Amino acid sequence: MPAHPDTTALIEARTLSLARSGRPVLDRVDFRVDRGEIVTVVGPNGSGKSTLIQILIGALAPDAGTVRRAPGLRIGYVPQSLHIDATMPMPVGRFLALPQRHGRAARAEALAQVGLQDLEAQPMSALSGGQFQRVLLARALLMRPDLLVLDEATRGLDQPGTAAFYRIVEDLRARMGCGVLMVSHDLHVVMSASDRVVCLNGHICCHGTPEIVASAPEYRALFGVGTQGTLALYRHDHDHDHDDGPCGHGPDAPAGAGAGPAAPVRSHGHGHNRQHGAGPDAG
Ligand SMILES: Nc1ncnc2c1ncn2[C@@H]1O[C@H](COP(=O)(O)OP(=O)(O)OP(=O)(O)O)[C@@H](O)[C@H]1O
Repeated sequence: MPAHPDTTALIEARTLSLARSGRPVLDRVDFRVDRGEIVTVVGPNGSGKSTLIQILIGALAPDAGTVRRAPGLRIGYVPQSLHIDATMPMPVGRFLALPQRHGRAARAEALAQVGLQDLEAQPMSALSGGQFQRVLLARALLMRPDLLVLDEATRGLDQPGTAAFYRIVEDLRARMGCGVLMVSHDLHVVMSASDRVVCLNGHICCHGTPEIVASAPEYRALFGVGTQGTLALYRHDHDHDHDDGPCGHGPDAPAGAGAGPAAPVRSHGHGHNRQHGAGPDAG
């Protein structure tokens, strides 16, 4: 990873390694999120994305490596989904008060921030998928987070719902100045919402800055205006090759398999724009 002044890091991990059932899941992963930055982690199924998130938020201990958090760092975590028993009456307002009590004004403000004002009395079971995920986001906002962490928070949403969700996240970042760490398979959308994209395949395969380079009619035809018709590409810097493509992408590719030496990614001047929309991660 490139050198950064340490003072701006919200969270920084160095040489994280973890094995599960004797198999390496993460291999010497360096990672950081700076204040005000949106970083997205992409990678094939089983590439260690959720494991990395769990370690970063402190829910899981690595076998080796370190995680350093800014002093007093507040993390707001948005999970993929949450099961709530449909037979249990749970209005949105009460859900937001769990597990910590938050005042009515704070709850109303959090709901307004995600565009769901006036939904406090609505039962959670009556929400659409997109509304449900926004409520989870509102709950994370009640933490007044310095860092928002979203682990595939738009899984199951359609393209417009996904795009709308990420626009809210971008807006929150702009207004709150928080850092955002996302895991996503919604490459078309998320690339355009990210400052930096990290491709994980057991190790950091590549990373770079997304660049919106085109406004393709074919893309508009496929995805409508939900993504504002943009085609997002990102710069892809490699220091190694894979048998099965630049990122070793393949469904359930063994973590780290065929990925070459797990060295920190170095740019050595052959960065290229690579369209990821057509890859196996394209959700
Ligand atoms: N509790 C566990 N016990 C054993 N192996 C585990 C456990 N949790 C995860 N793994 C394994 O670790 C690897 C990485 O899992 P992880 O959930 O981090 O991947 P992911 O990139 O988030 O995948 P996906 O995109 O499918 O959500 C997988 O091979 C998975 O089977």
